[in-house]
Amino acid sequence: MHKQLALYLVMGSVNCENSSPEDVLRDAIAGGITLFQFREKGPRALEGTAKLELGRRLFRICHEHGIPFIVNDDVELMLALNADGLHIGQEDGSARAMRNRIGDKILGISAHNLSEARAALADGADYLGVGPMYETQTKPDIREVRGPEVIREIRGAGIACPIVGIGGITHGKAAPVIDAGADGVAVITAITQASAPLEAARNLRNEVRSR
Ligand SMILES: Nc1nc(C(F)(F)F)ncc1COP(=O)(O)OP(=O)(O)O
Ligand SMILES: [Mg+2]
Repeated sequence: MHKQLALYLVMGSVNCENSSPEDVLRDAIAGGITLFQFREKGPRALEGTAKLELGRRLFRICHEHGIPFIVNDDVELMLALNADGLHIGQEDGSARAMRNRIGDKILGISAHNLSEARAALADGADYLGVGPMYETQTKPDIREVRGPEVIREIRGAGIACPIVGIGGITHGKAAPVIDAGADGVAVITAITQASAPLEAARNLRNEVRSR
């Protein structure tokens, strides 16, 4: 799991204005992403059959390239697609209940501080999504921006589990997240809003590798 977190693209149709989600995903995979999360959320997010069909198309692209496919929030969608895992946050219901629903699939849990990290691991998290690292426009309801320091604090408490940093990470800001002890970085805008998503992914992957 540690290695799989190196460069984690989190995306939905609402994040793709310049080109289709399928084209952004193919470019990002060619650029070297190692994990993908389908996060269909926000004012114009798809719902119902349209959301399921887009998820199915993106899932197929990931599996053609050996990239695991994680679903955000929606455990019913995750089960319907037989996806590789689920990501939930602190407000998405009981992690223990989700673990019972998904069996031994990957379970990622958001954590904003040391106590949430400890609770998430006790509930069976396979990895922690820790953030926000920096200011972000993508998620209007983010918690306080504590930066890479919170990852250093979690590692300093002896927690060695897979950790990915998230929140406002762009090329040049990934290295401090890795130096603080994260196994990788999760991004939305840095790739989906890039004029060249392939190059954006490649630059971020090289920055992570360089630490
Ligand atoms: N979606 C996420 N993915 C990650 C990842 F592991 F990919 F880094 N970390 C954190 C989040 C945030 O999860 P949550 O707090 O529930 O908010 P939302 O459902 O709006 O994303
Ligand atoms: Mg959530």
